Amino acid sequence: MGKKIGILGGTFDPPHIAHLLIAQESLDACELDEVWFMPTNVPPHKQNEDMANSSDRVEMTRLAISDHGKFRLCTVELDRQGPSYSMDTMEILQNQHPNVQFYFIVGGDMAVSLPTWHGIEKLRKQVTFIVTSRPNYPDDYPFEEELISVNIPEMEISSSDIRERVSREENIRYLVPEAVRKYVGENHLYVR
Ligand SMILES: Nc1ncnc2c1ncn2[C@@H]1O[C@H](COP(=O)(O)OP(=O)(O)OP(=O)(O)O)[C@@H](O)[C@H]1O
Ligand SMILES: O=C(O)c1ccc[n+]([C@@H]2O[C@H](COP(=O)([O-])O)[C@@H](O)[C@H]2O)c1
Repeated sequence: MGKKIGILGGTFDPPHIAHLLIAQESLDACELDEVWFMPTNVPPHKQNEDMANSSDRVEMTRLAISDHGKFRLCTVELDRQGPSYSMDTMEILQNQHPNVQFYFIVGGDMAVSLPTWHGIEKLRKQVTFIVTSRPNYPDDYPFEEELISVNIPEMEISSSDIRERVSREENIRYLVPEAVRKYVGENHLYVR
């Protein structure tokens, strides 16, 4: 039987410990072989937002997962111009890995937006969605009968809050892996 791979797409600006936790809990609960962290080039729902450049986001993601034997970096979206639509990405990945069964991991905030995703009808056939709850978002999801809901200890951690903290010169220790904290400091990311 082919491998079961979970895709965790994200802006990862920066990657934080909730990302790592939802990946680990999904890996365990769904008996996945690996989770691939997939930084977006242009996130479809954040097209007008200011963000760190993709090379910094990719490097921080690489650092965040480097000590985990089943977490991998997937850079397939980085060469593409325009918004990184997941449907297009999954078509590429399925062509590259025809025997793999793909799962797409999302937090509760993304799960509620699924009906607005580009080509969602096709994407629903390409992947099984794994949804992990997120504080302050409703947990009645669209397409509930076909997605897998994974319970996680909920954490009110977000990349936007971490960026804010850095800009206020506050500590982000333990919110991000130590190597990411060092990278943010050394590269002066998120300072005003
Ligand atoms: N605290 C969290 N709990 C559950 N899911 C989360 C959490 N933080 C992020 N996710 C999920 O991880 C994926 C990638 O998230 P992303 O890189 O956009 O981080 P973010 O913290 O949501 O960023 P921002 O605050 O800038 O919007 C999304 O599916 C998102 O729902
Ligand atoms: O394809 C879409 O229309 C679409 C809309 C919103 C989000 N996504 C994907 O969902 C993942 C998480 O998005 P974000 O904005 O939280 O980084 C990332 O891989 C995005 O490309 C995809």
